[in-house]
Parts: sequence; C-alpha cells; structure tokens
Amino acid sequence: MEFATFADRAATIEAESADLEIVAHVRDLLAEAGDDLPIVARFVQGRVFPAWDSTTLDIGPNTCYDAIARAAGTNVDADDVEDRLAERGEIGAVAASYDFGGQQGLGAFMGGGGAGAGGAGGDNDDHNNGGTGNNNTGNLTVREVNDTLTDLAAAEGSGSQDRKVDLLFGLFNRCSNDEARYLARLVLSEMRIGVGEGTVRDAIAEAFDVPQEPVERALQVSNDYGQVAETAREDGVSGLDEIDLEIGRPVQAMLAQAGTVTDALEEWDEAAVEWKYDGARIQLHYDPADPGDPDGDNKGETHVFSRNMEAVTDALPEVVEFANEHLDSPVILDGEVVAIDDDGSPLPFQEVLKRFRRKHDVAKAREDVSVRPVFFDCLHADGDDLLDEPLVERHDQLESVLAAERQQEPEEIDGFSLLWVTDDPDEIEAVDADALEAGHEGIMLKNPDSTYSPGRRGKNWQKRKPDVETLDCVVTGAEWGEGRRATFLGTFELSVRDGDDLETVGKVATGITDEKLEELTELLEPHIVAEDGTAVELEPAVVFEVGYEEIQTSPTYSSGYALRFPRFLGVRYDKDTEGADTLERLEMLRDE
Ligand SMILES: Nc1ncnc2c1ncn2[C@@H]1O[C@H](COP(=O)(O)OP(=O)(O)OP(=O)(O)O)[C@@H](O)[C@H]1O
Repeated sequence: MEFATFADRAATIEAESADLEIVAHVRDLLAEAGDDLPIVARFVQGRVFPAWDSTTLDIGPNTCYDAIARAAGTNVDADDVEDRLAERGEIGAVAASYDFGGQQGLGAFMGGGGAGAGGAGGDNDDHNNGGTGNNNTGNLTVREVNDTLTDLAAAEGSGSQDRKVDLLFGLFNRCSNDEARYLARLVLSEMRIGVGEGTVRDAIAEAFDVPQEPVERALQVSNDYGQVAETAREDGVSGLDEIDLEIGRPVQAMLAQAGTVTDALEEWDEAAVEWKYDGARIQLHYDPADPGDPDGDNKGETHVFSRNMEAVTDALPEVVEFANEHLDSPVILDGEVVAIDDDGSPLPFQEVLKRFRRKHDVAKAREDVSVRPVFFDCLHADGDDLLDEPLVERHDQLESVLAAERQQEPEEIDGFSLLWVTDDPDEIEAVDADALEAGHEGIMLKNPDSTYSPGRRGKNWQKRKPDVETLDCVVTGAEWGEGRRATFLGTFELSVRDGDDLETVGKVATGITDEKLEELTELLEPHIVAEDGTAVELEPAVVFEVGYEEIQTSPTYSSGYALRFPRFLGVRYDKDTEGADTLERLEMLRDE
C-alpha cells in the first residue's frame, strides 16, 4: 500500500467523530491493505511494533525536528520547527506545514547517508493537505516506512543518533504534506486519530467476517494486531483459535479492583486468599535449555517482563537465576518481584524501583538492593495454555511446576505464594495478620473459579481496600491468650464515648504481631481492674486506632453497633480517653 493512501485514510478517520463510522473506515482500510495488512493494522493505532515487542524507535522529539528541518530546506532549522510547534500545538500539523522533497543527496534517494544540499524547501502555510509539491514525493509505501523505521530502531552505538536522523530525513524527504503529518505522529507515538484497540478489534472482525470473540481472545493471547488481522483474513476462526501463548511473547497482566472481605464472601461461596506482596509485577517466561545447547551452559531461555510488557530481564538477574535453579519445563508465570533485606524480609516498594528498569550498573545496584520473585499464577505449563482454567487449578500447576525439582512441602518452596480457599472470615483475618506480621502489604481476595483475563480489571481479583476512615477507641477489656500467647493480652474490647459513658463497639484481635502484643500487655496490665477466667476488665486509659470495613447495627455491643473486620493500627499514645471518638461520630461515619 502506498503511504499516501494510508495517510489519506488516516485523515478521513481523523475527521470522523462517530465511533461506528470510524470502525467502518478502519475496516475498509484493513480490507484494502493487501500484503501490508500487519503493518497497516499497527500503523493505524500509531504503533510501529507489536504491543508485546519492547523494541522502541528511541527517537526523541529533537531527532525528529532535525530530520524535518533538514528535509524542509537549508533555510529551515530545528528552532524553526520548534517555533511552529509552539504555534500549531502538535507535530503532525508542523510537519504538514512544510513542503518536502527538494533536498538532494544520498539520503533523499536511499533513505540514509548525509544531509541534503540545496533545494528550494519551503512553506506550505495554506495547509494544502495532500499536496505533493515536487518530484521526489510519491511512491513511498507503508512497507518502506516500516522497514526504514525497523532499521532505525536497530541503530546502536556511536553515531546511531546521526544515522537515525539520516534515515528519518530520507523518509520525510519523500513525503507529501499529509504523509509527513502522519509520519511525524507515528515516529513520536502521537498518532491520535481516534483509533483505539477496541476499534481495530471490531474492524478486524468486520473486515474478515469473523465473530468478535475469537478475535478478542487471539488479541489477548498474542498482543499482536498484525498477526491477528492476517490470521483472521487467511484462516478465519479456526486460525484464530490456534493462536496460543508463546514463550518470549508477554501477555497483559490481570489487574485487581479494590474490594472488601464482606463483598468477596457475598459474591463467591468461598474466597481464595493470598498475601499481597509490595513489589513490582513480573511475568516470567522460561524454556529449559536444549540438551544440544551450543553454549553448553545448560541455561534455559528466560525472559522477564514488566506489567506493561517491557523486557526487564537484564535488570533482574536474581529472577533469571531463580528460573535456572527451580524450573525444568517451559512455563509462563505471573508474580511480583520484592526487594529484601539481608535477612530476606521485604523492603518497601520504593526499593524495588531502584532495580526495576535499570539498564546500567546492574551488579552494583544488586549489591545495594537484592530482590526475590514470588509467583502467584501460572499461565502456561509444559505446552498447555492455562488462561481458561480456574484459578485454583492454575495455582495447583504453579505448585507442581515449582515443586518439580525440589521435593519439598509447598510452604517451603521459594518463590511460591500460598493460597487459602475459605468461607471463614476469621481465617481470612488470620491470613491478613500473618501477611502483615511477615512485613507484606495485606491480602488479595480472588474468585477461586475465575479464569485469567489478561489486561482486565474485574471483580475476580480484589485488593483489600485501605481504610478510608479510622476510629480511635478506648480499650475497655481484653482476654489472656492461649498456648504460646498465654502470657499476652489479646482480643481487645473497644469502646466509644457517649457523654460520660463508654459503649462497646467490638473486639480487635488481628493485625497484631507477637512483639506488639508484648508491648500492649505491658501497657495495659497495670490497668486491669477485674479478672474472670481469661477475661479481664480494664480501666479506661489507653486509646487504639482501628480500621474496619463497615459499621453495622448489632445487638451484641452496648453501643448498638459493631465494627465489621476491625483491625489494630496502633496505640494513640498522644491521646487520652477524652480524645477518643464518640458514638455520634460513629453514627455519622455509618451514614456516610
Ligand atoms: N498475591 C497477589 N496476587 C495478585 N497481585 C498481587 C499479589 N501480591 C501482590 N500483587 C500486586 O498487587 C497489584 C494490584 O494491586 P495494587 O493496588 O498494588 O496495584 P497498583 O499497581 O498500585 O494499582 P492498580 O493495579 O490498581 O493500578 C498487582 O498488580 C500485583 O503487582
């Protein structure tokens, strides 16, 4: 396809505001793309490479301004381009405002080598879209643009920026005004003609007469609009159904919504509960070494991708080492990479960021901050795609993949996130308390029957909502613990003020580490005024800050209300009981 035809269709699409009409225009464009269909399916979204491919053009705006200036003539420089940008607001309009093509020199003919000399170069202030202006324009095809941009992306090392400018100059030099508009936008990832992913999906289905659903599935699995468009055209639904996950080609990560234990247990019979690790999302792709591996290093092919499908393998050698040590079959695993201190305890999320996208001095950065992976999902195991399997089965696969070599109990497997399936709120609270005690962020609640939906933020994964409002309650009672906690007070009774009285609102027992229980026991023991079995009554002296999911009416407590899922957040050492919250505030929070 001529690049001029593409630019013409892009202009038509840009001028259209009705969604259905846009889909129809994209459909027609795909239908007439011929051999260039994969390229056109990407260009129309403003992409040069498939979404899964981390390759970038690595062109800054200045490189693009230089190339435009050079192609526009000797009387134009990059400052002039920038001035026009300030006036016109976007690079496409600026590129379309010049007449290109008068520049001579190798670059003008071969798409590279040396700046052009002489030539008229000029202005096209009348915005004559589609004007050709001179005899070097025309005949540029989308394939030539694609191939030149691919060469440009591959340019590395000293002199690579000059080479990029040369290649880009060569393209602009052959552009009409409208072609230049869309070329400039393409190279700076600013296409903005109103074509989103959903538009292309619908257009592929319409153009090649296949249902949307298999197109959608193939896109989720491949993240390659070019491949999916071509397959839909050549092989229809059966071809689309055969597109599978591939080791080395990332999938979009399934995302979570905010949720509560109450909602999760209302929606599903049981909830799958996991620790929530405070790190950065990773996807590990691993294929074991070929026995005839020419390197003879017996190391597998390993790729690590970020949540945005960027390749981060080189920045995280610990994850590569983990894969080589623990895996022996082809897999795709979903997980989190967490920064750890010398004892292996988790460090805050900010520490991971020091490592995550690092390109240089990785060994040095590793000395400062170590990381370890923890996997919670398995998308592919030994030839089988598992996206459509229920969560619990994918988790079983994860367990067996990681246990394969180690012959250990699951609890002891490195890099493996445990999962509890339960309908018991107390068990969920206990998992939450353990997660917090181990230094993690809290819990994730997942639908045990749910499939893996790449890129979706649905209800099937819920991250427990942070407490919006907290309450400062007076501690009016407690219970001695059992077993190893027999010498500690626990299960603290909470009350709010009502005039001169204190009215109970619930008991808090979770979110408290052993170390903290010891501290709280020391703090509260002097205030015991009565004991009955393991129950103790306390004079009002200490104020706890507590979080909760909900305030419900309840006959159990004297206030008439109960805090649902109360969690200990800390002692308000700065407050006496007079400063604790009142029944009035409790009622106000409930009504909000
Ligand atoms: N066991 C787990 N299961 C799923 N995700 C987990 C788990 N542990 C940690 N996570 C992380 O939690 C993230 C979801 O919640 P979080 O709010 O932390 O994400 P975010 O990136 O801050 O926000 P958002 O995903 O809403 O944009 C996941 O993307 C993943 O990185």
